[in-house]
Amino acid sequence: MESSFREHRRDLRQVALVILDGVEINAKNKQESIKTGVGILDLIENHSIIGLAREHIGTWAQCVTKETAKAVEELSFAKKMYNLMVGKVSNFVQLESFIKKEASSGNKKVEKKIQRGILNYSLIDTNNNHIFKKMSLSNTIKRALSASPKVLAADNPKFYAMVLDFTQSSADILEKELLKQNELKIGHDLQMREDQVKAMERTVDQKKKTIEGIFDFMLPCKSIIETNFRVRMDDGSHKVFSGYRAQHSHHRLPTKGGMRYAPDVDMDEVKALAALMTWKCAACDVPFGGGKAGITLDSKAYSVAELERITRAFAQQLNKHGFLGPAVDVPAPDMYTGEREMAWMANEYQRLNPTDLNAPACVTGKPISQGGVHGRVSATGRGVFHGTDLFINNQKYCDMIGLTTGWEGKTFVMQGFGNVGFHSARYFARKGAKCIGISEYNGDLFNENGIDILDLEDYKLKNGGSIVGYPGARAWNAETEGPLIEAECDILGVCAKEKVITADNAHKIKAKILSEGANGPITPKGHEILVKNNQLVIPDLYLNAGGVTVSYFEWLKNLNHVSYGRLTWQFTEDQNRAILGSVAQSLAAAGQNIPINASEELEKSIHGASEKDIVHSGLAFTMKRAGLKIMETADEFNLGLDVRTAAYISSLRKVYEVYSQAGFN
Ligand SMILES: NC(=O)C1=CN([C@@H]2O[C@H](COP(=O)(O)OP(=O)(O)OC[C@H]3O[C@@H](n4cnc5c(N)ncnc54)[C@H](O)[C@@H]3O)[C@@H](O)[C@H]2O)C=CC1
Ligand SMILES: O=C(O)CCC(=O)C(=O)O
Repeated sequence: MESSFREHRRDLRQVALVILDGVEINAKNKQESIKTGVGILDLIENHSIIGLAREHIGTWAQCVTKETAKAVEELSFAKKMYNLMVGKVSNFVQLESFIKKEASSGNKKVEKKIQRGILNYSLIDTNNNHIFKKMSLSNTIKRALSASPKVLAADNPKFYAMVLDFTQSSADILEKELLKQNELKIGHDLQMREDQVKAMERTVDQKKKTIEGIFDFMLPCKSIIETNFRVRMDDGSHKVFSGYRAQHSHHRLPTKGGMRYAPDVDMDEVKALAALMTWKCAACDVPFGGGKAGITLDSKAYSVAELERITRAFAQQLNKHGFLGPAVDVPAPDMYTGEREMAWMANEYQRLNPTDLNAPACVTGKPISQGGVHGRVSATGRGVFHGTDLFINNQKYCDMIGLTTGWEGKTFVMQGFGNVGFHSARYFARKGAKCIGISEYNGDLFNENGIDILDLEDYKLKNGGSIVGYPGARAWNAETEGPLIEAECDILGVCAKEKVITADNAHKIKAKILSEGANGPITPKGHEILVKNNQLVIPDLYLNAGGVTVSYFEWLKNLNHVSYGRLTWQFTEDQNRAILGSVAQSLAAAGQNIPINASEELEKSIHGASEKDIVHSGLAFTMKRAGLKIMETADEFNLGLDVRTAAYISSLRKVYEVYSQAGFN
């Protein structure tokens, strides 16, 4: 896809946002409508979503009917949008070539065509005087087109479109390179006869088609399920929940990825996260395809018993539809889920599949008593540390961003103090960096002399899960001091949620290194600004892969039916003690009666490696190897500080190879 086309799509989205902004409707409806406008444009521009248009709009309508007073009208509006869209989408090829052609023509013409496009999408409801009632559309469009960037809408891409954007631009680079290498083959042997050249040309042509076919196939999500299931509440009433699981890629099985509970979870979000999982697993050579699940709910609003019933009901649905099982699809913890939810899922799966010997491997992130592995809880944060450690100790990258190497004396701010944020902060601090700020959803803390991470975690646990009021730091006033993530520091850990750094605030971020512990915390436009400003973004698809890496170890443990180290532990200790004894004996034979004792350090590890040792060293090795590969790719493609593109290329190349060598006919 040419970059002009991508730019053009952004223009379309911005204009749509401003149009909807000009509509006189109440604030909540306006919010919903803006979402719809953007959603519709995304649907049209997104090839892979065509078959899912109906479900997507249905979900949107459902959400609106639940949340706004104008429920019925909104629903009929959504249906009309859907009908219009299906009409357009069946014509997508023409629409795309039309936009592409116009994007490369003169500016004025492009604007007119944008206007016409927007009119097509926006006027559909003028007949029944609904949303666009009091608006002069053409004036609004004029205003939109002449608006200064400040007036234009916020940078808020749909999550899946955002991941596709990152993937597509990296895929373009790699695909071009592979096609170039393919072409080169013909020119190689000048001694070839004409018929040989022709045969070679045919081979090259076929290979070109295969390369293009693989790239077209690699990007979109392969299977997605939406399930609306019923659960009994504690008061005897029944409630319907929407759950999703996306399997992005089946190039390796099972598919793997977390499960989150959040009020704004939808299909777009799980698709985006599943796609990220594919590239993440590939980055770290974890042999899984990408998957992700979510249930649209606010977990704080339900009792533990209700959450258990919801989780079990969801597991039943996934099991029924082939989206759960050790060989097919293996969930894990993500936002607002943890060991507890994983235990319920594993238990439910085992109940439904009593003869499956490998049943515990149907989810990872379980408690140890249920077949979990030591070190999974802290694994993602540990991986964030290892990845950041690799870059912060690399002279070349530190020179590029004007920072000295090493942790000592560095300051950091952490956004998100949940599983990933807490453990990342713990390891950063352990290495000598000073945590000066912690940002949470309900309040921020600041202490220029440093915040004690373990003490804060203690406080949080005793304080109902909130960091607010912690006595070891002062409350940061975002209203007067600005958002904490924009504060002066060396490293910013973005470990809370997606889309927190966008074109609207990227230029205000002062940290030299941004560690993406969360999935998708920076939008494509935000990323572009940071790279231009010589800031180093260590990207999610590499940096937070520690979780899935250790999940892989847990899955292997479950398939092996034995914990790491159990078979070698005693043997190694006996052998080590025998070596010490043998040295003492030899000395004695030579007349030297010197007792040979293990040093304190050797005594600590005289037995074989424990499960924890194996998991920790396996994770450290994985993060280092993957990071070095990404650095090598950045050099190969001359990408400078754009480590994200390097990581995507590195992953795309690995997935491409799997398809290519498996046979793609
Ligand atoms: N748990 C895991 O193993 C992995 C998690 N991730 C990603 O890391 C991110 C965080 O996940 P977890 O730590 O597991 O979730 P979590 O639920 O344990 O922690 C998230 C924390 O972020 C806070 N938060 C939410 N919105 C915020 C905001 N606007 N500003 C500041 N803080 C905010 C929450 O209050 C919570 O404390 C997510 O994007 C997740 O997908 C990525 C890889 C693995
Ligand atoms: O441990 C896993 O399988 C997945 C972790 C996850 O959801 C993620 O990396 O985003």
